[in-house]
Amino acid sequence: MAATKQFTKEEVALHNKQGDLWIVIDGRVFDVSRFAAMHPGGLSVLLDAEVAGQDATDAFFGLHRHEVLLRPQYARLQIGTIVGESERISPRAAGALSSVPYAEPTWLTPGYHSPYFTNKHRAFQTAVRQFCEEHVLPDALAREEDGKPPSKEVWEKMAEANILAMRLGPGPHLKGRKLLGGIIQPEELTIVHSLILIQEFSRLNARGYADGLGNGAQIGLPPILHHATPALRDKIAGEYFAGKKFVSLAISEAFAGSDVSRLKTFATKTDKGWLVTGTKKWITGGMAATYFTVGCRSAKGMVVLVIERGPGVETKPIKTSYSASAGTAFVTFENVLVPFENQLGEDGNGLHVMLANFNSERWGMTAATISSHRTIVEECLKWATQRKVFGKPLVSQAVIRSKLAAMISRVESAQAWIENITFQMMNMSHQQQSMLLAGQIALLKSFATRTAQETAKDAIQIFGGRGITLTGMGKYVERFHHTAIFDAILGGTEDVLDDLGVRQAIKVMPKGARL
Ligand code: HEM
Repeated sequence: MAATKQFTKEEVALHNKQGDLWIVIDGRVFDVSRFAAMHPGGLSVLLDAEVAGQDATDAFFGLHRHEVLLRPQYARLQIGTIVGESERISPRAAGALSSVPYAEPTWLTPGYHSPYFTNKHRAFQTAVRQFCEEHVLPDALAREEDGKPPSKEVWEKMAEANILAMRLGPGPHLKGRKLLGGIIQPEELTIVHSLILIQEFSRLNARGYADGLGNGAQIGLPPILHHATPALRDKIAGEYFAGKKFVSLAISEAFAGSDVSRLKTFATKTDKGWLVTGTKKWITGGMAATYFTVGCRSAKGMVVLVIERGPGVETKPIKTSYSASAGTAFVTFENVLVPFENQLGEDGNGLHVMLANFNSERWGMTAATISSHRTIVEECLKWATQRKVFGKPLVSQAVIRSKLAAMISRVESAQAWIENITFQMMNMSHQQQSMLLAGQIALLKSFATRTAQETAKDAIQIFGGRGITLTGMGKYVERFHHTAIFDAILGGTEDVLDDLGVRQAIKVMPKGARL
């Protein structure tokens, strides 16, 4: 409960020594007499003449995130408020929009207009943000710190709201499901809602956790939905949508990444089924997965099989620089017998089965990168205005404003491009998307991750040492710096995607085009 006692500044000033120490932060009076000796920043800073018994608001916000004051062990240090003063600094209310410029895409910013989004999308976005901040954010923050997988309760909540099913996009798998308490009917959900869903989840600033929370299934389940027998499809999708069992896509190997035709996981036909031997690397969510959608080499070329965890299947965690809570695994298959019913598509046509989903995968990855990129713009704008250097806010320096200008331009152009592509996807058949959007999506993904890395670098320059510190003021900047690099290789490195984008364009160059 908030302390209601009121004090004058003169009264507070009397408590200015070790053992009897009060300070004022944003009109609130804190008794830090006992806490001072345990203060992570040390005792002496609190005994400074400009801090002890004084208004230390500026000093405090130059060194701590607002969330420090909300932690129960610190919130209880508040003993009252200053007469005639009210709080000026308030965190964004849970589920609300940020009022920091460029912290939201224009379609969510008051005064702007959009050709793509309506009030119904806005209602959907509000519900998703509220869900994320209420049910997912606390777990995301804790798991990113302890490196454990997402908690069971979060899975249950996601399943209950049918978010796990919605994350697979529009389609028959939504039929009969109550989506987010009924805020939208299954047949109304479009790829625009998927964009909202992805971008809201990416605002959590917990990139690895998000992967642990089912991103593996977002890429591993679509081939099952499109190519499995109805019985297998309904069994696996049902278990995943209920948050009970997880699915991972297992294509990349130590031997072959994007070059899927060189895989060394072999599937041999026997009387009893397929016999599979091989290894898979960098498998997102692999540590928790029960089912693996596996790209294999067969006598006819490539075949995709659903392999269930069991005898002969082992997973080992890969220590990545981005997050242990993603559950990234090295998977080994040793003479694993796989029933013929677990084959996805035709033997020999595996490449097509795997590639069919690449565009929408890359589109989803890009949407996520752009949204987390935007949160870093917000972090930098806040820090540059609150941090004082030589008595002036950081933002009073032209070089800092120039870095902010570059960041804003990057994120706004990437967002405008993805909204356009999303609109095209909504209006094109799958075949048209492959023909007309594969290049655009590849180029946008490369642009989004390259610019995200530029912003990550600039953000560290703005935050200084705090930008490479795991906790405290710059923790999100630090995290973004090593997850942006990860996004830049997922689904194809930037060079591979740039090349694909240009090759797609050259393919349709008119023969008669001349300068
Ligand atoms: C209610 C009052 C305060 C609380 C609860 C508090 C709490 C904390 C905590 C939890 C940290 C660890 C870093 C983090 O999690 O952000 C920290 C660090 C620090 N605090 Fe405080 N603090 C308070 C007031 C102050 C004030 C008034 C100063 C003024 C100079 C100060 C100076 C520092 C410094 C220098 C650090 C180390 C920062 C760094 O490593 O970059 N603290 N404090």
